[in-house]
Amino acid sequence: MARILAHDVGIAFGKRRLFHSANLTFAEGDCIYLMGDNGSGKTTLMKILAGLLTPSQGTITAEGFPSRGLWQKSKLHGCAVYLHQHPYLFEGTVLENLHLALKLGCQEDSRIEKALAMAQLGHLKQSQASHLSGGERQRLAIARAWLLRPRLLMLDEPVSNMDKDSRELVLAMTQQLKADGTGLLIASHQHGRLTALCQHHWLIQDGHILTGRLEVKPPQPQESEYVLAH
Ligand SMILES: Nc1ncnc2c1ncn2[C@@H]1O[C@H](COP(=O)(O)OP(=O)(O)OP(=O)(O)O)[C@@H](O)[C@H]1O
Repeated sequence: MARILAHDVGIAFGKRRLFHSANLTFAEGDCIYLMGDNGSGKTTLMKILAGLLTPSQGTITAEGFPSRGLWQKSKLHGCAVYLHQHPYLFEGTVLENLHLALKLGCQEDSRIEKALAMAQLGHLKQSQASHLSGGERQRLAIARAWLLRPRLLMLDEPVSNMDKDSRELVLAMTQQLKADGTGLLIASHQHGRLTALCQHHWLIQDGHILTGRLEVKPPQPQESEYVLAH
């Protein structure tokens, strides 16, 4: 099973210690809701797990992934894929962005049509990706990630500033990723049906990362509420 193990990881920026955690495991099949106030360090933690940022202390190891090319600087790159809330898209059309994912590893062209349909971007496939709205960009980025069949995927605020229809689409795409066995770590300030997919939570609070099971009350008409069991 592919997984990322964080041991004794902590980070400080200058004299400011952001957080410290004993041990964390993020594995295929997991669905984890990452919580914490603004500035608590959710994005920073995801970047550390993706190998994009070096922690001030502790070690991160990846197990069960295909061996990395010698040219790759970090053994973590490409293991747990990090999707920024303002995703980076390549220059070119929507279709070209998806084709690039194919070149990076996915073998089946037919999946492109499925990805377009899933993200409901078929009518925009010849549009420049740079012209897409924020919600469409996020849907394209998730569709592109889905094409790559990541074992672990981290979604940073995937539904912030989205209308209801886009949120529904991202929910459906995330459900598909979960059904495919992709491990998911989802940071979101909006507690709703997306985060209700998660069985566990990581909560960054007062410089510590608390972990536990996430138990969801039956859906409420207006909002979802959570009871956290440590
Ligand atoms: N490279 C850096 N240098 C200095 N400070 C940084 C750096 N990166 C992040 N920080 C600080 O670390 C803190 C945590 O940032 P981070 O983006 O991880 O928080 P977050 O929990 O994702 O916040 P939000 O919920 O607002 O997105 C912030 O105060 C930020 O300014």
